[in-house]
Amino acid sequence: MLSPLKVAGKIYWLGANDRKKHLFENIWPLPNGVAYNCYLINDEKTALVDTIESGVAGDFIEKVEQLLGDRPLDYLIINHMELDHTGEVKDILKRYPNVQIIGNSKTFKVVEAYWGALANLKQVEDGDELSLGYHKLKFVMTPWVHWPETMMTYDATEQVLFSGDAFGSFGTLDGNVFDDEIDFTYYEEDMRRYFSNIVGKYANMVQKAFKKLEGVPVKSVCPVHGPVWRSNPEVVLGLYDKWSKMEAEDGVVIIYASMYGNTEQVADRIARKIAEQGVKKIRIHDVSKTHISTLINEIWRYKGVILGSCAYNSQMFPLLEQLTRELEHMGVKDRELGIFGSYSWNGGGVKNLQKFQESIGWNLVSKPAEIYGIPTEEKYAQCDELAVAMAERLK
Ligand SMILES: Cc1cc2nc3c(=O)[nH]c(=O)nc-3n(C[C@H](O)[C@H](O)[C@H](O)COP(=O)(O)O)c2cc1C
Repeated sequence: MLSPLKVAGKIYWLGANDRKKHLFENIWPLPNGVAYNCYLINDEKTALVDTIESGVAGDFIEKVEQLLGDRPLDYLIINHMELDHTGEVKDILKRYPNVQIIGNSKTFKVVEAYWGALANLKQVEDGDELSLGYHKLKFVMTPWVHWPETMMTYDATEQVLFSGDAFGSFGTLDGNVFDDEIDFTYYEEDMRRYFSNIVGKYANMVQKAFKKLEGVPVKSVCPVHGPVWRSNPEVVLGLYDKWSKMEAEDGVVIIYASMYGNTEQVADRIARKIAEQGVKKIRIHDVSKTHISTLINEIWRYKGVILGSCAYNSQMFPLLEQLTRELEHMGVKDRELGIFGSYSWNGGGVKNLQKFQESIGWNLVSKPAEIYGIPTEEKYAQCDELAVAMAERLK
């Protein structure tokens, strides 16, 4: 028999891993899977904080029963209504029909939309408290991290923050669940990709949540995905703070769209010229090959972004257009931008990348470099100018 996985006090982890799913939200790749975390507080009064996605763990209810024994479940706290955390609610209600569901007014609107009018709802407001005996809970409304109804639950006794999607990560928990057990290097990339793909659009709301929690001592952070931070939550809090402020590393990502190789050659030329200026962090991606999830992640990581497109039916290349639309939608800020392209008659790539620049408001490092036909040493002069200007901005 394995020992229960204790976070602190009477709080236990009750999550499950999903290694089958290929795409999170049916769009974002999961090469390392994903974990769904929820937590059981086995106090004088008992409470389950969120559940997991339906069908991921066949033995979820048995695990709750194992921890509770023959005691009832008094409360089910819904911090976030999204279905990957409420997949087991119906089974919980079946097994514990007297459980009180805790949420806010916005939560209950969605609850009703999915499961009809339920009895035993306990509506809480920002700052409301609930004593379970040893653990004293407080509810903190953190709307739009990342749905309108999202809230966090703070346990003042052990200073544990149940944070919902905030401070989460992709990647399964392979035996090691807690930050003091894992090798974080394994998760860092997955965590940034989770942030940039899922939470990034609401970066300003993450900052608002930070402001709201200012001065609140936090010893453990319990998100609904990824490692559970019971020893050094500063690591995850620090990273989320940096990313949600859109702070980036002094490096550059070059993303190009090319059908016949001319635009690709320009990308390589620009990269080499930047390297000659002493910049070490340079990454090049072909927009047709690298998934948009990774491209967004790279743009969130680096301060310098260079986008290049061949002209395509008077537009930029469709996949690059999709990326730029997604970036506008996410509202990524404070990047240094270089633009280049290639064309055979009236252009279209560079022209539309310029429109993107105007709309997103990033700093253009130099005049766009646009190559007519095959790139030659003479035509490369404008690309070299762009490269040197970008390197300057990164120093
Ligand atoms: C389907 C298609 C559409 C194109 N549309 C345009 C266009 O609207 N304007 C233009 O100047 N060139 C257009 N071109 C020409 C390419 O943009 C040009 O050959 C460019 O140099 C190709 O770059 P690449 O070698 O990186 O693919 C088009 C080419 C193709 C195959």
